[in-house]
Amino acid sequence: MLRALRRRWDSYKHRFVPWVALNLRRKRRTLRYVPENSQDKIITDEDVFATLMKVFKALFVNDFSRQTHILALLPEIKCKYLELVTAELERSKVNSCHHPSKHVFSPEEVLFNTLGFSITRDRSSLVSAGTGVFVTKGFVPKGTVVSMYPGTVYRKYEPIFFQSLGNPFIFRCIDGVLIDGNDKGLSRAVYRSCSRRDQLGPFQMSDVSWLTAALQNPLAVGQYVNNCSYEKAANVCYQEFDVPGSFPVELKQYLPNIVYSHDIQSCLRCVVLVTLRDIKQGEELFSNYFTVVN
Ligand SMILES: C[S@@+](CC[C@H](N)C(=O)[O-])C[C@H]1O[C@@H](n2cnc3c(N)ncnc32)[C@H](O)[C@@H]1O
Repeated sequence: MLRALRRRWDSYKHRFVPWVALNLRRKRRTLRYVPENSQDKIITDEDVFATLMKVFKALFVNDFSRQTHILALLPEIKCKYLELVTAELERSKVNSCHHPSKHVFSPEEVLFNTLGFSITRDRSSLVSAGTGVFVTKGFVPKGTVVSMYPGTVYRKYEPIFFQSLGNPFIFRCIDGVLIDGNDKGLSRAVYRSCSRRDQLGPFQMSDVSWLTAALQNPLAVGQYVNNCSYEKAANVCYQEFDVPGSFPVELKQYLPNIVYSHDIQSCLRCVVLVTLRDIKQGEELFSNYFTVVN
């Protein structure tokens, strides 16, 4: 029986991301070739880390009044952000002299104020491609982290069979790690359950808001980026990023990924989308689903 199950699994795994399997022959000319694993990265890990820190810190400061449970437990975190909070308060006072109370921005506004653009999900410009992701405001220069691919992270050989049935949101990393970015059904339940499992008192180790319409991390929409075509060339590409152990605990609440099983100590895998060229307001993001690493 075990052998039969194994055979079934072996034949099934080739159908991950079924759309890719169905379209591979037809879309041969939109393949992205990467000579070696090491050459897959468009920007350095340090740049990815710096961008995430910048956005997450800004989100945390904007959200400061709602972080009382964390600040009460670790007052040193308050000292760490006091300067940023004071600067933000001063800015609000200057901008609204009649209402000197601190203005709380939406996460999209925080992203715009921090990186100079905002992104959102909307109906794709491609017929019958469903939802896509657009730059709604501002300008994104080439080589910028523009989005993140949220979801549950499965290492090789971790069970994903049932979650993968008819699921077009399973992203395969170069080393075989899979990220399930589906915000519905079993995938959604698994993510929520893993997230609750890893919560340490008031410290959330991941963001669950990407499963809802009210995103806490506005970058976490990368799973909705559509594949490029002959008419619409890829303007972003996926880049893997392992979150270092030193990542500030108070900012982990904005990470839209969680490991399926945490019995083995390893870094959390994230995938970010990096721009391949300058992108203007109103443009849709397109990636290349077919990356071939030689
Ligand atoms: C990861 S999802 C992307 C989000 C999807 N557009 C949605 O609304 O859920 C992948 C699916 O999007 C659709 N898709 C992506 N790129 C496409 C394209 N260039 N043309 C048609 N459909 C596309 C396919 O149905 C594919 O299985």
